[in-house]
Formats: sequence, C-alpha cells, structure tokens
Amino acid sequence: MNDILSRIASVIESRKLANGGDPQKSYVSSLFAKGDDAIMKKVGEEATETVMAAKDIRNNMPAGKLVYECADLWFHTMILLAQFDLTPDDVLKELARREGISGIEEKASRKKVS
Ligand SMILES: N=c1c2ncn([C@@H]3O[C@H](COP(=O)(O)OP(=O)(O)OP(=O)(O)O)[C@@H](O)[C@H]3O)c2ncn1[C@@H]1O[C@H](COP(=O)(O)O)[C@@H](O)[C@H]1O
Repeated sequence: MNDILSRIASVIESRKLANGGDPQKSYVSSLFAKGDDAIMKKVGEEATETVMAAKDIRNNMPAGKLVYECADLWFHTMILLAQFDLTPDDVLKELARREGISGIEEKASRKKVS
C-alpha cells in the first residue's frame, strides 16, 4: 500500500475507542464516537464539497481547492472503511483486479447476465 495511506490507516485504526482513542483529543475518535450515521454524513458532505470545488474551477477559481477537497474526501472515506473493518488496501486490491478491464466491456458483460 502507498506509504502515506498506510500510515494514516494505522493512525485511524489506533483512534478507535476500543483501541484507546479519546474523542476529546482526537477528531477521528470523535467521529468514531458519533457512529456510523455521522461518518456516512461526513463522507456525503465531503463528496459534495469536492464536486463544488470542481465546478468552481470552471469559474476561474484555483484548482488547488479541488485537491484540498479530494484529500478531505479520501480521508473521510478511510474512516468509513475503518468503521467497517476495511482498509485502503482492500480498495487498492479491487482497483488492481479491475486493471486492464475496459469499463465499457465490463458493463456490457453485466447486461448479458441480467
Ligand atoms: N488528514 C487528516 C484530516 N483531514 C481533514 N481533517 C479534519 O476533518 C475535519 C472536517 O473538515 P471540515 O472541513 O468539514 O471542517 P468542519 O466543517 O469544521 O467539520 P465538522 O465540525 O462539520 O465536523 C476538520 O476538523 C479537519 O481538520 C483531518 N483530521 C485528521 N487527519 C489525519 O488524521 C490524523 C489523526 O487525527 P486526530 O484523530 O484528530 O488526531 C492526523 O494526524 C492527520 O494525519
């Protein structure tokens, strides 16, 4: 796994309340303390902010805002994965599995099955 993703995933895991995370001292622990719905809501918000940042580029706003919002989105999806005992590695493995499979062909093969 990419080094920075791996390190952040480890920190997120250590922030779980069962691993001694303290919601008073850690943002990640405070989200774990709020539970599933709060984490899902946060991912939804960050996804919306990412789309808004992309739209802003069309209005001559700096592209750096999109990078900033994508970082927020990736980070919060990592917390969502951890909440369900999954890791970025699981996602990277899925991307690797798909590598070289044309999206158009994959969709067409899906339609044949249904
Ligand atoms: N990468 C991040 C990271 N990215 C964003 N955030 C926080 O995510 C929060 C939500 O961002 P928003 O822009 O939506 O801010 P907001 O509207 O004030 O948030 P809400 O009040 O709505 O929750 C902010 O408090 C950001 O600081 C992060 N907080 C932590 N990390 C990493 O996680 C590690 C552990 O953090 P703690 O658990 O807080 O120690 C850190 O060392 C960092 O490596």
